[in-house]
Amino acid sequence: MDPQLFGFQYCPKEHRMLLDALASELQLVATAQFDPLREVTAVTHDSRVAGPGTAFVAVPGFHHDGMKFVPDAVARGTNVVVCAQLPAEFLPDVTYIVVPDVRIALALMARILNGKPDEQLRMYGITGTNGKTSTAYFLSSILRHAKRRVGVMGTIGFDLDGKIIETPNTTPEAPILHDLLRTAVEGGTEDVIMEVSSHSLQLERVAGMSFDVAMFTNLTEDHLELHGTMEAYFDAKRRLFEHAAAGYSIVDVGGEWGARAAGLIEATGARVVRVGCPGDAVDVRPENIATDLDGTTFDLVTSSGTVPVRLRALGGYHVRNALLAAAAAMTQGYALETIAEGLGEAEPVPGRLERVLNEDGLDVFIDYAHTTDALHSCLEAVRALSDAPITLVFGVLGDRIPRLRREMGTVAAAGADHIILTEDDLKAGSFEEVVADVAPALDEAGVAWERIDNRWDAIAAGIERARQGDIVIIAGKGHEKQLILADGQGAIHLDEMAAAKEAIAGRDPRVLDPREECEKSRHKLIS
Ligand SMILES: CC(=O)N[C@H]1[C@@H](OP(=O)(O)OP(=O)(O)OC[C@H]2O[C@@H](n3ccc(=O)[nH]c3=O)[C@H](O)[C@@H]2O)O[C@H](CO)[C@@H](O)[C@@H]1O[C@H](C)C(=O)N[C@@H](C)C(=O)N[C@H](CCC(=O)O)C(=O)O
Ligand SMILES: Nc1ncnc2c1ncn2[C@@H]1O[C@H](COP(=O)(O)OP(=O)(O)OP(=O)(O)O)[C@@H](O)[C@H]1O
Repeated sequence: MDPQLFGFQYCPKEHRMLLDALASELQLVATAQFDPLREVTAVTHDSRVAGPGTAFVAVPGFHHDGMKFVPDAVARGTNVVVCAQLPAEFLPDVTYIVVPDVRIALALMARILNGKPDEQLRMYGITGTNGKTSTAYFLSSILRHAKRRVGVMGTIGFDLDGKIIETPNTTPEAPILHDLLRTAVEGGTEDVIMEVSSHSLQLERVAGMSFDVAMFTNLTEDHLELHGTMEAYFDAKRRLFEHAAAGYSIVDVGGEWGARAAGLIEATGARVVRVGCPGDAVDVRPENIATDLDGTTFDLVTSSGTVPVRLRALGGYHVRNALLAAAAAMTQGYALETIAEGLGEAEPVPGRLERVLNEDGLDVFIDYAHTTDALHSCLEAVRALSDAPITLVFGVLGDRIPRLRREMGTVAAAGADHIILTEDDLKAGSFEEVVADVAPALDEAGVAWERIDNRWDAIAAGIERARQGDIVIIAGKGHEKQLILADGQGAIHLDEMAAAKEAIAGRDPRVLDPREECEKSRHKLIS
């Protein structure tokens, strides 16, 4: 087994179980060469990490049918195969088990073989298009303030009390997920906060798990390449709440989809906490929001009382995320004062309207906005802070459909005074295609813009041309440290905080007008 296959050290631990006992937890359609006394120590969906004692689950993937990797798994020592249908010929000494849904079987087996770690932890699950990481961040600050030992799994990996274990996905495949949760249990973790992606719900990575609290941030267009329609995307997200039927569901009802989700969950008899906007008739809402460059204050108004909160994070969207975190903590019995103190202790969320501190009098922010709604929220949040001209350095993911690329352009043009269009992760697309879709939206809006392909140069140019008091927003990559090139070309290291600081340090002190500069270089290819 190559433990580096997943891009991180994945070494499944050994947990012994007789096949008979394991199979009794699955729905069996058929078996062949069944040996009930066979010992199973681990399960995997990837033949490359199979070994003696590992059951191999043949998953029909987007590119390959896992059945074609059965011989590879068997060659590495596997003697139990779980599949969707029996093959025409059986390999000698291999037990075959047919189940109705292999992905569900994979998740159930991984959970059982790891001792159902979710049952030994207080589990908080967060789903939604935007705000999952930030909400997790706020909630972890509250729980840590209450002296709980907390793990946070999501876009940034698995943070176990400050030690980050890299993960291949936001919500990893079940064998990795349960292995990590078991590690957390063994290390004394009490609470785990998990970002639960729509991919993971659709692909049954969390099947069988139970959550004490499930949270819904919002839903806007994203990931339709997998889900097809917004209805299907919504339906995938909504499934998280089936895993919290006995717990609490916290829903931001500020948007159309949230309100719908809350209604549907309530109809199942589950307990729902509605989080909303100032003035709303909901269970948890903010009042008296005030924000400046040092942070955001608001009153947290709940059915159990009101408490003032001060966040070090900037921007209105963080109020929504903090409210969800507060509501989640309330369901678990934490006092409002503890919640307010915990939120107050939260460091600014890395890459989510994160300020690049400097002595040049520039307000430079890094934000992870890479969807239209996120970009809108980001620009709106910054506009609420200041009337100064905004230079926006941004790109669009190459695998976004043309309509979404255009919409990103429209949102950018509506919120910024000067735009530098640059590369973001390209993956299946090319930057030429991105520019072809975004440029007409920028031109139509009449905003001053230019194209600088190289993202470092774009950041440097945005900062170089800014005058004292101006605002520069670098949107798209946030905390991430790499830029993914077009398919097959790999990725390159990119630390936007470092790039911005370097640009500020080397900045020409001459005062330049970004709009004049832009007129001069309009549509000019710089890189
Ligand atoms: C689109 C998607 O979700 N793809 C997932 C899918 O890959 P696939 O269907 O293409 O796999 P495949 O290559 O066809 O292979 C089929 C099966 O054969 C196995 N195999 C393959 C090769 C081999 O030698 N031996 C072997 O056994 C594979 O492990 C797989 O089980 O099945 C694989 C395992 O079964 C996943 O690891 C893979 O996630 C990849 C890593 C991925 O990037 N997923 C992303 C899109 C994702 O999940 N993202 C969400 C968050 C998104 C967001 O919110 O931004 C996430 O939770 O991270
Ligand atoms: N509640 C919100 N409503 C709208 N936009 C938001 C909200 N919270 C965050 N954002 C925007 O989304 C960006 C990403 O935030 P965050 O990482 O918390 O979300 P996420 O759901 O974890 O994203 P991803 O799934 O892409 O990792 C932020 O930088 C900000 O621009």
